Amino acid sequence: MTVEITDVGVDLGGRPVLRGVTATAREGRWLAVIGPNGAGKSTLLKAVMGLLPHTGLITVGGRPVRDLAPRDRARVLAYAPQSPLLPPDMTVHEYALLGRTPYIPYWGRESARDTETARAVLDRLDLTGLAARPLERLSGGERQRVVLARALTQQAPVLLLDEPTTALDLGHQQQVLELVDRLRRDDGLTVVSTLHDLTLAAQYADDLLLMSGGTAVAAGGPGEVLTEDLVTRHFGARVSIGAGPAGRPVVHLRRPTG
Ligand SMILES: Nc1ncnc2c1ncn2[C@@H]1O[C@H](COP(=O)(O)OP(=O)(O)OP(=O)(O)O)[C@@H](O)[C@H]1O
Repeated sequence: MTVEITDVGVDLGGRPVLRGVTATAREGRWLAVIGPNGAGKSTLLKAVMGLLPHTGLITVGGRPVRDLAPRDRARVLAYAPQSPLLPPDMTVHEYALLGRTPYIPYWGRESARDTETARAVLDRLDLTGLAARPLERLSGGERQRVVLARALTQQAPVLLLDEPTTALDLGHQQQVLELVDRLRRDDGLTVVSTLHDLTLAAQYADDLLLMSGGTAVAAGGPGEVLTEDLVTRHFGARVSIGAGPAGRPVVHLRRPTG
C-alpha cells in the first residue's frame, strides 16, 4: 500500500512543527526519514499514524488516515514508537499478542493463529527465551525489540518505525533491519522509518526524505540526498561521503584539522 503525504502541516503547543511536507512511500519500498534533532521526523510518523491533527492530506492505499476508525487504521498501519510507555507487569508474549487486537472480535479471545503469529515473531527477534518475562525486567535493547515485535505481529501492510535500532547492539541492529527488509521483499510491505545512522539509512532504504526545521528539504535515492553539501548544511557536521557496498553512500565524520 502506498502512503501519500501532501502539503502536510502540524502545530504542536501553538507552534508550527511541520509545514508543507510532501512525500511518497511507495508500496513495497523503504522510505527513511532523516534529519537533525527536532526536524519533525517523529511528528511526521505520528501524523501518518493518524495520531496528530494535521492540515493537508495523508492517504494510505488511497484512503485519508483521518477518516479511518482506529481498528481499521491498525489493520493497515503498524507503528513502533521511539520510547512508548510499557505496562510493567505485562509479559513479553502478552505484549506481542496486543498486535493481534485489531483481528480479535469484541468480547472474543485470541485464536490459535494469533498466538502462533506472536510466537513466530518473538522467535525471529530472538525473544523466545524472554516470552514469560515482565516488561519491567528487560534491558533497553530487549524492550526495543519487544516494541517492534508487537508492530510485526500486527501484520499490517505499512510499517512505521521510529528509530528502531537506537538501543540495539550491532548484531541486533542487523538482525532487526534484515528482518524488516525480508518482510518488505517477501510480503511487499511498505516501510517508513526514521533513522539517525545515515549509513544504515543508505544501506537499507530505497528512498530518503531529508527533513530540516519542519520542512522536507530533499528527497530521492541515497546517492542524491546524502551529499556532503546537504549533510553539512542541515546537520552542521563535517563529513566525507564515500561509496560503500553496492555503491551506496557511507558517511564518515571528519574531525576538523589543526
Ligand atoms: N507536544 C509537543 N508540544 C510542542 N512542541 C513539540 C511537541 N512535541 C514535539 N515538539 C517539537 O516539535 C519539533 C519536532 O519534534 P520531533 O520529535 O518530530 O523531532 P525529530 O526530528 O523526531 O527529533 P529527534 O531526532 O530529536 O528525535 C521539536 O522542536 C520539538 O521540540
